[in-house]
Amino acid sequence: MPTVMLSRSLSRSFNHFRTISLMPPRKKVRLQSSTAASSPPVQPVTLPSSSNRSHFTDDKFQDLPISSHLKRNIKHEFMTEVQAATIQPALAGRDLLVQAKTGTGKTVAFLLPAIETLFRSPNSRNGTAILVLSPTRELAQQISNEAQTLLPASQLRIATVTGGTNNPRKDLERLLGTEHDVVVATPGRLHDYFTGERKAEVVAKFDGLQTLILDEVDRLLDGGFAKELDGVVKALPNTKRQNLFFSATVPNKVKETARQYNNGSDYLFISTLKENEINTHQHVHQSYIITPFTDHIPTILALLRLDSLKHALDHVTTSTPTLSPGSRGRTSNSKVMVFFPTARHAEFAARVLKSESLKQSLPSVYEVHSRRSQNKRNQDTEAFRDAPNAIMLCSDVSARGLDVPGVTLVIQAGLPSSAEQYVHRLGRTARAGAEGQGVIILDHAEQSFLFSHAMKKATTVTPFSSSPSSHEAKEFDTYKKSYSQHVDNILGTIATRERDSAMKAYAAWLGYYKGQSKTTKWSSEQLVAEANRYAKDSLGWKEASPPPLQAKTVGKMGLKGVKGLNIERPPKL
Ligand SMILES: Nc1ncnc2c1ncn2[C@@H]1O[C@H](COP(=O)(O)OP(=O)(O)OP(=O)(O)O)[C@@H](O)[C@H]1O
Repeated sequence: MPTVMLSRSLSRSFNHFRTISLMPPRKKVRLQSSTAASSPPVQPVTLPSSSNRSHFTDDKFQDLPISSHLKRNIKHEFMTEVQAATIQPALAGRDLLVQAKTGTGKTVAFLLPAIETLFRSPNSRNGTAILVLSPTRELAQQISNEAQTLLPASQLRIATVTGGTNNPRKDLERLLGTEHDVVVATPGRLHDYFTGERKAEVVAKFDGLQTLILDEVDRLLDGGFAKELDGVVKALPNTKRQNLFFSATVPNKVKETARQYNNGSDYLFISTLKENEINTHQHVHQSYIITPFTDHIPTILALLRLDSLKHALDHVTTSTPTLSPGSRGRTSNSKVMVFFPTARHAEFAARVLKSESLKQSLPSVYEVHSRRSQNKRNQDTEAFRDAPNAIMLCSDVSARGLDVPGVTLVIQAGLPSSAEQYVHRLGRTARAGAEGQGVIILDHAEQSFLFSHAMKKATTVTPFSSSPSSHEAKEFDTYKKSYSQHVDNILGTIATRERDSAMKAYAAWLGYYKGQSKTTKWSSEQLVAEANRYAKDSLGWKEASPPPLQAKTVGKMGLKGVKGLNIERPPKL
């Protein structure tokens, strides 16, 4: 049963929160019929027959007390649990902190009541009424698009304010020169505007703010964004506003900090997770593969191959991997996202998978991470969204919120930054009740992550070897073996021709894993030893000394004096 918790005071422990019960949403789901109260012009979306309906209710959008303009544009008939549990309290003006699993329709759950509130407000209202903050540019754009499907631009003027554009000054002029009902922004760019030359005008734009939405609230409140978010929220005009905070993961510390962002007052905490329910979808098969670094890329390739066969359109099965030119896998509906610890690693993996000898045997490979320009990130995200059969290699910029229907498999290679991040990455598959699969690949030295308390609470991940049929397991081993030699050759070429990229991936690995010491429990010496093994086995580094690092970089990582590093000596003048 969903729980609703009323926050009392920061000084009291969360055990002391009063829990009041909500009417549990009815779980039985009916697929869209044509018997809606009024006939909306938008065709209801029909769920695939194989979809899992456990998070849908019998409650209909058409029965909500909202304006007909909005009803007309809602493309779904039945509400999901989170929509049924939150839209009414939000319409009643409550401040909410909401937790619901990935892909269950939180975007509509916060946009719909906020837009309805805007509709109900007097015409004399001034400026922007709704501010949505999201941690990534792609997600901000996606939220804007979703808002625009609820109302056309002639009725709802939306500005998307994010970094990565060519001319921020011009963007600012455009923002200030036009009236907007909704601003969807990433905290960094908005913070720049809030502290820049024209800050008074920017802040004044929010004089009529009615609703503040923090999507992926736990991510926005954590270290990386906290300062900018704080700057923005504190600078907002002191209007009587409603706060709607949403995420699939809401750790206790977020419940505490959320109150500060709620003007210090109480909010309703609504979670659609039942007591002790894990935070990933039951119908997503999750497994792990513990294998040495040297096998990570061949393992990814073998999994891609298996998924391609599993979703083959023409049911052609072959027992040998196609590495021959001309056999690009266009005959499958396999769509795979592969997450790496850092942008450098996603970039490095792209060099391998896009190498001449491999790319012919794979479907289109896209790359989305912070090492690419925003334009390229957008292009690749859109191309992946539209492709029936494709692979996306990414860093965590794509981990949260990204809604690409039809992702059949999520692979996580290396240590995720937290159990929460594991849940969000996995959540790119099996959205809106669809089927999906997740596999995490770790080296032996990384496996403690799987058995952490947070992971046990969030997931049910089992060994990969226990899941596929014996036939599949045999195929998997065959594929892995035949890719191994091939990958080794490719790595050898990269290490000699593109030494720099291996060096940078090595430095990024050290920096990232240094930050994961709470999970790995490695000493600095062990960290360096693992990094050197990683360089040799996964990056194809063949030189006797490990990849060189500048003394400055080593100092910044806090690894000065640690044995096993190869410190570059500055040239003597
Ligand atoms: N009532 C509904 N019926 C069917 N599909 C829906 C419904 N509401 C939303 N969807 C669809 O479900 C998908 C996931 O929605 P959305 O992106 O809002 O999920 P989310 O809960 O925000 O996920 P995440 O936690 O990953 O950000 C979208 O494609 C959306 O159009």
